[in-house]
Amino acid sequence: MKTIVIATKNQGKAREYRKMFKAKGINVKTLNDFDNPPKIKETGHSFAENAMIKAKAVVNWLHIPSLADDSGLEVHSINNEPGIYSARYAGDHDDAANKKKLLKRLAGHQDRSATFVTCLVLLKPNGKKLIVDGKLNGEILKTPRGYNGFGYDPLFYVPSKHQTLAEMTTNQKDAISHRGIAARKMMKHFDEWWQD
Ligand SMILES: O=c1nc[nH]c2c1ncn2[C@H]1C[C@H](O)[C@@H](COP(=O)(O)OP(=O)(O)OP(=O)(O)O)O1
Ligand SMILES: [Mg+2]
Repeated sequence: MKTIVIATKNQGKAREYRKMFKAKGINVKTLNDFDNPPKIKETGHSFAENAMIKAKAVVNWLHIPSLADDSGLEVHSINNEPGIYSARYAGDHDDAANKKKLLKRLAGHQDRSATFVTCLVLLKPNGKKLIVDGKLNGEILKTPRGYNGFGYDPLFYVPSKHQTLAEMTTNQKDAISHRGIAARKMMKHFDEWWQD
């Protein structure tokens, strides 16, 4: 059976990818399935650079095909903060603190429009790569709504659906999300990428 490693420790992302790859009959592992995974420093200056850093780290470590996802939230009125710093906006991977900081930062701003961005890098040990991205526009609410999803989902309102991402089911989120869009682009070219 084909196996791919997702270069992530994020359980929320892993859940979303596991479902997509299952449909393709591909076995998915994440860094949480291994002892002592490498500590990966996201030192890039863009989502694409960080995704490539994560993919390379895992391919060099395990020598099997890898998928890395670097993603984040760009809030327009505050110079696209937190952007590539989304996971460490208020400290290290503390979703509650990150959301609180964002709300504080946005207080008094009229324009609360934002874009979720995902960049995906697929990389094989022979260096063959596939890079795609996906975006979703929405608005940052003043109070959280919903309990599904992860990260900033309870604050991210999608006007056309009259719901936050955290009020949607996994399938509903996947159908419109930055990650779902990027993943569908990836899947279109996946078989060709997997060959040789
Ligand atoms: O659909 C999403 N719904 C809500 N929040 C999201 C989403 N997608 C990304 N985000 C937030 C979570 C984290 O604060 C940052 C990603 O940071 P990012 O470095 O790509 O992921 P991470 O550090 O959580 O896991 P890892 O690097 O091991 O893949 O953006
Ligand atoms: Mg990260």
